[in-house]
Amino acid sequence: MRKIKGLRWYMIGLVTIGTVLGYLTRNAIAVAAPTLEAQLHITTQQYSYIVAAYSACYTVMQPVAGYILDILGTKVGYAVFAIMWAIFCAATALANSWGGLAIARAAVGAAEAAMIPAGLKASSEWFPAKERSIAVGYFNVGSSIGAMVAPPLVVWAIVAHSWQMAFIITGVLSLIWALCWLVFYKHPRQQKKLSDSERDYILSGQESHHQIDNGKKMSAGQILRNRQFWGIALPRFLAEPAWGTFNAWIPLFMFKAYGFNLKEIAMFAWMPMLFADLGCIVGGYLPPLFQRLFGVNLIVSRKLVVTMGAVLMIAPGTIGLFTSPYVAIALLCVGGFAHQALSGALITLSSDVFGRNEVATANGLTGMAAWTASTMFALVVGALADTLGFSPLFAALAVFDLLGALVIWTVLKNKPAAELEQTPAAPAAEPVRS
Ligand SMILES: O=C[C@H](O)[C@@H](O)[C@@H](O)[C@H](O)C(=O)O
Repeated sequence: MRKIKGLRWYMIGLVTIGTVLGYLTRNAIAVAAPTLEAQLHITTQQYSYIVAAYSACYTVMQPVAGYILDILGTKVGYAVFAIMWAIFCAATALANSWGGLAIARAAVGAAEAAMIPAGLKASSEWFPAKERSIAVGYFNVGSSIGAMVAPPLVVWAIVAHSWQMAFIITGVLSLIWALCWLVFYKHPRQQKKLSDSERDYILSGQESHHQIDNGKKMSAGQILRNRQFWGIALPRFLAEPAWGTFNAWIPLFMFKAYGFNLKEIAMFAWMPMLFADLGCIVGGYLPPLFQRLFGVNLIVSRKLVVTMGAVLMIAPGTIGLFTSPYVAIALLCVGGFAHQALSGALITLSSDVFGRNEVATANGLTGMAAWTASTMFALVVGALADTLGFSPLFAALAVFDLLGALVIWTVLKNKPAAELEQTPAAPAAEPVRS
């Protein structure tokens, strides 16, 4: 059978398209919101319930989705969740009240919770450890691309047809991708189109906790009791509010702080997302570069990227020192880059320390911690932005990331979680007292 050269990069491209569609279906509701409020007579508070329904289900379902992915495997597991999110997204068109929309979006959020754990599991299977962060950067960039594609596509569907058509189209696109995933995704060991040399390069470059299936799977309890989990989950808890803030609040910040009109918002508010894309990609290449430059090991190279991102997050933290809106946008661009660079390293670390049978469960648990913080911080922004202003909130994000960097250097050890699992050696028997 003809072999396909560099097949692993096609595989991560397939994963990236899945992340693009996941974010496209996620952001469709935000783009359609003004139309939904007008046509279904929904209040802004009722819209916030619809958004909260998605976030709550996405947050709590990440470890569950991760566990199911570890049990069913990446191919079947991700296909099941993607088909579900496609159907639930299209079913959003049936809603005729805010309650119906909230139920549909809750279902979409629950199904899309598999997106990041599945992306990491696929990266763990198809890449050697030294390229893993690059693979994560590529599939994670789909989150920013999907967020950028949503406005033009959804607005076109609404203007050309109806708001219902926007959800039907994004649902159908997701279903087509899910079927392609089922057809094309296979583990490197089963993929006949993979050359022997590339298969050896991939598998021999992985740590033993990915190469060898010892049949053991750390339980959620064991993961939660392992310090390696907290060495990743706490920095993700501290970092994720930045992502939620950059995604949800920049247009309103530019309007409230600098009086930007819609045209100015359309001209500038997307720029931090573009730099977030750059942060995903560049951030993925930094760990192997740091390993070559500084001779550090894999986990330390990720810690250096997290630290670099945390220091760069000081830039948006200084927004309050300037009056120019253009300086503010530039500082937010640095923040978008910094966040996605450090976030990619944090996502990758779940695979550096947890094995093939629990990597998605562990990543899902860190993602639940991340999104819990993001949801909490969104409520803080909503409560304080009008009184305190946004500048102190951006400064808080910088402090959170610096704290996260401190945690990762002090809590996360440079070894697989399983090595910390071994029950401590039985204490030496007391000498029999004569
Ligand atoms: O911090 C942000 C992440 O890198 C982002 O790209 C996503 O992975 C996000 O966590 C999500 O779960 O959708």
